[in-house]
Amino acid sequence: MNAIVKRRVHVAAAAIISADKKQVLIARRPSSFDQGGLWEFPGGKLAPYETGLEGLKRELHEELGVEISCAQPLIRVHHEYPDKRILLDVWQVHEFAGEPFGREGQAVRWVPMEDLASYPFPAANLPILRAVMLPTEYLITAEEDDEDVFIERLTRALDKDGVRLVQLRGKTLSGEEYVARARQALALCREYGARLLLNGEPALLEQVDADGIHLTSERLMQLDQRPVPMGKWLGASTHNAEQLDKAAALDCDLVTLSPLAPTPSHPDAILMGWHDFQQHVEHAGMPVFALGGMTRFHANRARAVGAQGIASIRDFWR
Ligand SMILES: Nc1nc2c([nH]c(=O)n2[C@@H]2O[C@H](COP(=O)(O)OP(=O)(O)OP(=O)(O)O)[C@@H](O)[C@H]2O)c(=O)[nH]1
Ligand SMILES: [Mg+2]
Repeated sequence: MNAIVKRRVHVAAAAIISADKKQVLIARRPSSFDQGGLWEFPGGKLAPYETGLEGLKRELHEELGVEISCAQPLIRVHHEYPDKRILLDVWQVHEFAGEPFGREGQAVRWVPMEDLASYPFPAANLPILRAVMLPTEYLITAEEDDEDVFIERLTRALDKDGVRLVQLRGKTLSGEEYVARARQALALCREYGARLLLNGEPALLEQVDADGIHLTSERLMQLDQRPVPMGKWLGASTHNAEQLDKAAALDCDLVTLSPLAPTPSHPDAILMGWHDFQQHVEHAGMPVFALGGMTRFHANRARAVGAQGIASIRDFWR
């Protein structure tokens, strides 16, 4: 079909999260529908006059019989299907009234977060699954020569701040020291149910069975295919559109995008500003963490412009 005549469809959908935050509600598209038999996040096409949130409220009432009063933006994904271009405008819903059921005869199921990836979803949904599974805060560890201080601070962040995604940076450590540190960090992260990404070469995963790798922007630009298998997480540091495109081409699961504000580690960096950040995020098609001078106080602002949340060293490393 000629690209020029493709329909544009704006869809609002919800990741409805259970009160214990461990499960998410999905529905199966009836077999007579477009993409029938696949699972999806409940929602549907906006009417021309509706905002995303208005359309979401109406769709959740029509499809599930639940009433929502508020929702937080989670991720926006632009995807091209053979017959249409869709914008999936996905929201996270924590509070609702009523017991959800399939009002249109569709199967509806609460599934544990960790099982989500085993359900077949439409092609556009991969970044959404990633966004649902990831937290809003990403801790990057500081350079720390003293092992005891490292353990103490990481434990504090996992325990007191509830951090569930950690990147182990250790540029000043030798290769051997880094591996030893990574093993300690992994044991701690496992204890708290947190994911650990190693900042370094993908081959490190053969020595330490962490949850994935976080690539520097420099390393990212040298690669031409995804360097870790699908079961592992792949993150990358990005600073501009070219690097974001590369991250998308490598099918990264998440990126950091920086710098938003000056930091002691990068005092002279040219800052991005929220407007440019928002434009980059809109087209990233994957979860993006705002980085550079971010604290948890910035998390809501970052979310409001489409980010997954914030990444920080200083805010968590105390
Ligand atoms: N609701 C929903 N739609 C999705 C998801 N992923 C995805 O690709 N889509 C696509 O987005 C479009 C949503 O349309 P829909 O069929 O839900 O629309 P609707 O509820 O307004 O139904 P209707 O058009 O039959 O009245 C479909 O083409 C569907 O395949 C998803 O996770 N949730
Ligand atoms: Mg629908």
